[in-house]
Amino acid sequence: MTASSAFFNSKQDWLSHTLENASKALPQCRHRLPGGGELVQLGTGILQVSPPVDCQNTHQDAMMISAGVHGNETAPIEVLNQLVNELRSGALQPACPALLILGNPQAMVTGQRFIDANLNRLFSGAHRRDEVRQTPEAERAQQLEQLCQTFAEQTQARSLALSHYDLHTAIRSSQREKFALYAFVAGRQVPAEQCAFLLEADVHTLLLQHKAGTTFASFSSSALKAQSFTVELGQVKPFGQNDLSRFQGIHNALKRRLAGLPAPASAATAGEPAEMAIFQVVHEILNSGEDFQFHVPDDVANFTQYAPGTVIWEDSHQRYCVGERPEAIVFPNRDVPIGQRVGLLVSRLAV
Ligand SMILES: O=C(O)CCC(=O)N[C@@H](CCC(=O)O)C(=O)O
Ligand SMILES: [Zn+2]
Repeated sequence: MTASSAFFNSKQDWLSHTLENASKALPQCRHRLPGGGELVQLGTGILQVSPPVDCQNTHQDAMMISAGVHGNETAPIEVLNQLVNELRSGALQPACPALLILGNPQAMVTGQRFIDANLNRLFSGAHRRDEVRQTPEAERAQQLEQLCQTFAEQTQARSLALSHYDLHTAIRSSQREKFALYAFVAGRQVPAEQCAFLLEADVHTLLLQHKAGTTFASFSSSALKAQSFTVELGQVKPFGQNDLSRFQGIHNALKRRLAGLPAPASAATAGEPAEMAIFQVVHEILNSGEDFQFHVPDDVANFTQYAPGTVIWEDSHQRYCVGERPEAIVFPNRDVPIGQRVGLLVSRLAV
């Protein structure tokens, strides 16, 4: 295969090229951008954006932007593909080094959350566990960890601050349509400029994770020292059924960052705590085994509140009831393997 045929061409966009080659290991190849700089294909669905060498990176930052870690969460994939189209046409001239990732191309082809194992539980080395060995997701997690590690080393060598935005859509509807989860690192506080960026992207709710885990964002924050967020942008829909006008906020905010432009004037005050509703995790519900019973109905929306005393789950040993203050449910999903998360109970922080 020649370098040019391995790279998407003028008639094909990044997304269709990735879907077509989902099961292949594409070789590294380069594509010059019209205004300078280049796109480097590091693997299937993985592009490194390199600004022109003489470009002033006034913000001194770099980004990893991922989508499609769950293959059926299509809107953020389409947003990322739009950004690549704009880079290729010259409508977007890059000033910020970036790694753009379509997480699980094989699951994107089949329209599933995952093929054999949930990719977003396989980072921080969890891909080495026996029960996921040789699954497509374990191989992908290992590849992504390696490429992200190399990218992070390059950014550290240039003293660039690294941000990671892992873009998702949720299974359930949500009382708060867009929300971000801030990956846990002990002692860390959310920087005001990250809050301002999320608000610029129309994300007005932030959930502080309570412990490190095996998600992509947790890996990038713990192992690569990035400022990392899993960003939930709406509800899961198949390709072609998304109303992309609802994703304009994240598109415009990422485009602005990639172009190295200053934050809009409105963002100057937007980092104020009052603008962002901040929640913390009170309890993580885990599937404890065969006698586990989850009392939250399947059709409940994210952030639905439960009154003190409500029984949320029980098994033969214990029962969890809401504490003295109301608690809201996020990511309820009874259909997970034993030991995995069934949902989070969260409460709003007083400002
Ligand atoms: O709607 C759902 O139940 C899941 C949506 C989703 O994929 N969320 C991420 C959140 C990652 C985190 O907890 O930081 C996931 O479950 O992987
Ligand atoms: Zn997801």
